[in-house]
Amino acid sequence: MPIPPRPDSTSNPPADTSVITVELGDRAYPIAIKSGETGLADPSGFASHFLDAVGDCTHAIVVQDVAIADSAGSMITQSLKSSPLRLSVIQIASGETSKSTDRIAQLWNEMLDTAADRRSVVIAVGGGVIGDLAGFAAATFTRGLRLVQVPTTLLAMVDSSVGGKTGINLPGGKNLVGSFWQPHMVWIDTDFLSTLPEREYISGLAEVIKYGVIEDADFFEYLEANIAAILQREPEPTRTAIAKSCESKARVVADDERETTGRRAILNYGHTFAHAVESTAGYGVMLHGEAVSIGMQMAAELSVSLGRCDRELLERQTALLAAAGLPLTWEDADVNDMIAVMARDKKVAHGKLRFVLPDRIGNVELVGDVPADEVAAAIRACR
Ligand SMILES: O=C(O)C(=O)C[C@@H](O)[C@H](O)[C@H](O)COP(=O)(O)O
Repeated sequence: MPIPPRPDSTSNPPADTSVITVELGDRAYPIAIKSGETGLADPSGFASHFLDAVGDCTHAIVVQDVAIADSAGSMITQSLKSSPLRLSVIQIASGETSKSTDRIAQLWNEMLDTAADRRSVVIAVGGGVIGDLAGFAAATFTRGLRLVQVPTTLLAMVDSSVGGKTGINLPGGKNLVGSFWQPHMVWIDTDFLSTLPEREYISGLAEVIKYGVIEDADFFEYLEANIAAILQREPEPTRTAIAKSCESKARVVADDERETTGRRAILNYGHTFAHAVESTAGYGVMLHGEAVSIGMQMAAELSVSLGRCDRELLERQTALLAAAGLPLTWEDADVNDMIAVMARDKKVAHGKLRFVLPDRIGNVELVGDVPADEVAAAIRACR
């Protein structure tokens, strides 16, 4: 690996910033959560923390969603203008369709045009699409550049920016080409949420609720009690929801970074169905979190019908997802098309589908040998 050891970047966070460390030995990194009131008006917190985290870089390539170029993107570039780094900016169109083979090829060439080399650092500023695409570009350009994730959507803050999964879609399936490439830092500024469209914000809540179901029953109860305040984006409960989600993800990733033991697969709860929903609906028609919400409902239905959990679990999950304003059903679901897509899921082993299924709130298991007619029934139950 061409990248030098990471400096200790967790020792001196700015006063309004808390830090969660993803414990990965010599590739450990901080998730810095800034929730001070200064926010966009005080970008300096980013630059100093960033320089501590990335070490001896000489060039920063900001890869940003064009939709936030004048807000978060501009805050990051302004912040870096006083640094010694040469700065380049690359714009990416919003939406899932940017996670394509065409766009990654174009991005590699745009990076070449900036004269990127191994002392360049890629800064991904945007939602999950930008993080996955820019992260994959960082992982592959000259066999690996340093990466910093600056998520600007709730979904990216609580999920996709953490844990090092990067990649693009193929027409035949979501995230089928990619790599594990851990960032040097994740910088979460909760102020970015103030301008996030409502639909995007709600979409992110699906991944937040997921953590409660898969490994933290207390957090699930907290969400049940506070979902209205979180929907209103009240600072304290929103910050707690983000921090708890990141702690949960950091724990799971530290246990099984590359999804080899099966532990990390729990983060895929609802995703086997969700990816099939997104891919058969057409990328970008449904937001990822919306598909995850429907996928979690299908997975819980499946678990109930297999006798793995009580109907009460499904009812509590349904109530919380509904209270968050998330969709629970998809009337256009085509059972055969979805099952065909699911056959290419990355959890398939020896040609057999495996599903992450709950047995109680706060615990899920990876289950193989699920009869196809039960899967079909779970999809139908959510139409
Ligand atoms: O980080 C993980 O591991 C996850 O599974 C988190 C998921 O929420 C996320 O959508 C992930 O990108 C899905 O990965 P995939 O490999 O199943 O496509």
